[in-house]
Amino acid sequence: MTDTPSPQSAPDSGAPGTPDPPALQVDHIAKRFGAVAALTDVSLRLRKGEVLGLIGDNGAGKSTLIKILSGFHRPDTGRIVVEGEEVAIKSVDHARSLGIDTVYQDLALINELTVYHNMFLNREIVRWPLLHNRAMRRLARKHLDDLGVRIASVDAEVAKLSGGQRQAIAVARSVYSDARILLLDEPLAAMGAKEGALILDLVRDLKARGEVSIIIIAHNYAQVLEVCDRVNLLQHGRITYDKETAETSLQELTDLVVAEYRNTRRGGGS
Ligand SMILES: Nc1ncnc2c1ncn2[C@@H]1O[C@H](COP(=O)(O)OP(=O)(O)OP(=O)(O)O)[C@@H](O)[C@H]1O
Repeated sequence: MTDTPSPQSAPDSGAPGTPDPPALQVDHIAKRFGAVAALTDVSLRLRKGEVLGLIGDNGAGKSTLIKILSGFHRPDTGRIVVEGEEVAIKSVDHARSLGIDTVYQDLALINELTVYHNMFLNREIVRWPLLHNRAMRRLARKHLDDLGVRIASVDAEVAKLSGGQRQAIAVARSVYSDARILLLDEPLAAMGAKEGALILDLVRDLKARGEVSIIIIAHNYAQVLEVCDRVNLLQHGRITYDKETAETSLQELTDLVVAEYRNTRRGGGS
């Protein structure tokens, strides 16, 4: 039932006559927390402009992988290659400087601030000695419009917006900060159909622009199939399934998870 990706060797070089290197390549990453082996041997590739769906049961290691890529954790072993260059990601700021940005469920927005202040958080435009509010307001409006994010006013307090709108602002902020690899950790969790559709539209729009490559963690496989080009399943700290969306189906993904559940109940698994 599993399609384990073959071990990956040298990154694609990107030299003349060869294909562009992937946006991101992860080879044989392992990570333990004391006695817990969160990741045992993870290899994956994210092509340029691709949307990759990362699925897996609770505790499979999805968040740990995202936290390693976002510079929050260091892997014990393995390597990470960003646009053809091997990197040792030392911190969240370092990941950002490499063009990797993460939008977590809690979004890191400040509810009491306006939409435009949140869009420019830690990157405020200053016309010494004051914040250049007019410029930030104008640019925030332009950028949200460019991405098709509908927010009535950039002067609105973020607390007054819906979950979907807040998620869209967090994604727009990452894209605006020049992220080339966007990691979305359960962007659709706890969202109704209308709100989820807003985010799926935004991801489709980003895909059409082709400027960012995206990994989405999601538990709703129908939504994964709607926007992702490819799906990877993480089980017990390894990628055990890697298929193009066009070659899989909701039934196949559901069967995988049911089989995993049965296996775990029988005491199998890791
Ligand atoms: N900081 C930590 N300290 C100790 N154990 C951890 C830590 N972070 C994760 N783990 C453990 O590593 C394993 C993988 O956790 P992780 O959160 O990556 O899984 P997940 O696939 O994201 O799960 P979920 O879908 O429930 O969020 C789990 O057994 C978890 O308890």
